[in-house]
Amino acid sequence: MTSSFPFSPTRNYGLPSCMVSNHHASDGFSFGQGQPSFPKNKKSRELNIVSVATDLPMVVQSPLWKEVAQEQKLAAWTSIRQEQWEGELCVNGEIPQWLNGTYLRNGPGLWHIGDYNFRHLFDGYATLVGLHFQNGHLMMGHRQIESDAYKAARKSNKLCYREFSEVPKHDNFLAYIGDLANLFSGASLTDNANTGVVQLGDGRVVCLTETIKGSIVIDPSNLDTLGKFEYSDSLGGLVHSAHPIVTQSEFLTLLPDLLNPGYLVARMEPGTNERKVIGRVDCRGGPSPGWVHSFPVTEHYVIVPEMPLRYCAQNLLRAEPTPLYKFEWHPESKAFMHVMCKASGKLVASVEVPLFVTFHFINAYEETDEDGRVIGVVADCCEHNADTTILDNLRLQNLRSWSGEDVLPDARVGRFKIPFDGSSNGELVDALNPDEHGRGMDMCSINPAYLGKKYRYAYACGAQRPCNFPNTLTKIDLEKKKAKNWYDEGAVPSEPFFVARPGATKEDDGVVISMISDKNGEGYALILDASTFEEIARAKFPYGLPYGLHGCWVPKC
Ligand SMILES: CC(=O)/C=C/C=C(C)/C=C/C1=C(C)CCCC1(C)C
Ligand SMILES: CC(/C=C/C=O)=C\C=C\C=O
Ligand SMILES: [Fe+2]
Repeated sequence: MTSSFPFSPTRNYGLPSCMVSNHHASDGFSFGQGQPSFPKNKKSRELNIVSVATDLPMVVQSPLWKEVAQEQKLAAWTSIRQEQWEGELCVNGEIPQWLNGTYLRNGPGLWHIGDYNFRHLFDGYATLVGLHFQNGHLMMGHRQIESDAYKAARKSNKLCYREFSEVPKHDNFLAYIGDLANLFSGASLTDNANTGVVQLGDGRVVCLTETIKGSIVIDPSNLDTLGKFEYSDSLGGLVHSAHPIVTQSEFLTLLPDLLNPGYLVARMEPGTNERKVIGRVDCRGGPSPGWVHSFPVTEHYVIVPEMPLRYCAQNLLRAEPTPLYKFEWHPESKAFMHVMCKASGKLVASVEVPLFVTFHFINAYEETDEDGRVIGVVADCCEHNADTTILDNLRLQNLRSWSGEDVLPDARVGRFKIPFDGSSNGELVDALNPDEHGRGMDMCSINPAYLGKKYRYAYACGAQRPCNFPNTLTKIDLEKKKAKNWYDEGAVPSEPFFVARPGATKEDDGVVISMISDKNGEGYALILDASTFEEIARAKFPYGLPYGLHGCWVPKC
């Protein structure tokens, strides 16, 4: 399938969506009263979620979509309404002329097959959204990632692979046994790459999730699925950290070893598909490795977190989800932070730390004494006060049925201090008073030039209470221990993503991009000045988009 996204200088594009009237929209694209209309001549493909034909009718509105819309207006928790769309958006305000490139955002945007509804936010089939900025103009496009899991579901109209919480139903006992065997080989695990997207040092753009097979290469110019990212090494394993550390010169990943509890730290050079092991960390607690959704690095070290929320073999085998899904909370197994030298693979520190729960590390850096010797590392994360309930809070039913109570569990910027003096314990403290950001904290980004280095600013989603989900964009000043919050009543913003101004010397010289689901069921791209944290531009989408998780910036070459 070809696509005209993003701008092509040789093509003509229709008017930006704000300049197209409902009259134009009646040539095939109309969603009735109160619904946004599409601009003419834009590519769109209605997502027929009842049948699975490839050539889908254009304007059939799914009964499921209506049902969900009545319950909750937010598009954030509603399946994407069609497979793809692209077009120019009308910009209110001014996009800086220097902002040239594409912001890609990945996330689970389709939460049903036929009339079967998925349960958890993380189950949805991956929806990629691209915002292409050029000379103050903005094009938007979205497409479904053509994973095997997604294609099989469309073809057979049923769940075919194990997702985060969903397990395919078995017709008989033999099929169940076969599925268990396939679980061990990984064949029944999903490749639904719905968590993040990264650009490797060699330019390839890869969508990722927690399963290794769910690494999928896409074309950032048209959001086409190009194929699997096949690792050419023989490291094996089924799962990895959904957030590798990716720079121009390397790709660092953690591979939990579920059989012999520990983690492999591996590195891949740009231009290759081969991960090479830097070293291994044995778990100090048991019975299995802690969940590693992400991990931090400093300039010279890789930090391996061992969280007491651990993978659970029994829960992996279950057909029905438990409140902690494939994981289990083991406070008795304690929590640890291990620090490995990137160059030698040797462990330089391994300390017990207070119990913690985190999905996302923000950044880490080395602390030195007056002679420049490294005396320890500091690692910051979005920490859920050692409370696992956040995982179950992300069930779609909870997200969709909010009736005004303050049900978002408290979170903070947790700061680990890991000494290199042989101490057996490290500290975990609040990096700032969590009331600064409403005691909500997740979905963070930093200026990538400060990765692994002492830094001052982080951008994340905080909370304005009452709420059931992080609902502010928050700029955190870790030096002044202050936060500045952006809020649109009733809206859900996605991860604030920092893009530096070319040539910038100040850490917060750039913009922050987020996509917002607003209380009317619509949505818009928002651009904030990262320094003042004030809005500089927004651009309305043709319709609200589902919540997205993580993104990356692909600069214009
Ligand atoms: C979207 C997100 O943040 C996390 C997604 C996690 C997924 C898809 C996890 C999948 C898994 C399986 C399908 C079986 C093995 C365990 C586990 C990695 C949790
Ligand atoms: C959206 C989320 C947590 C919100 C909590 O306040 C976590 C997403 C994790 C996966 O990327
Ligand atoms: Fe994540």
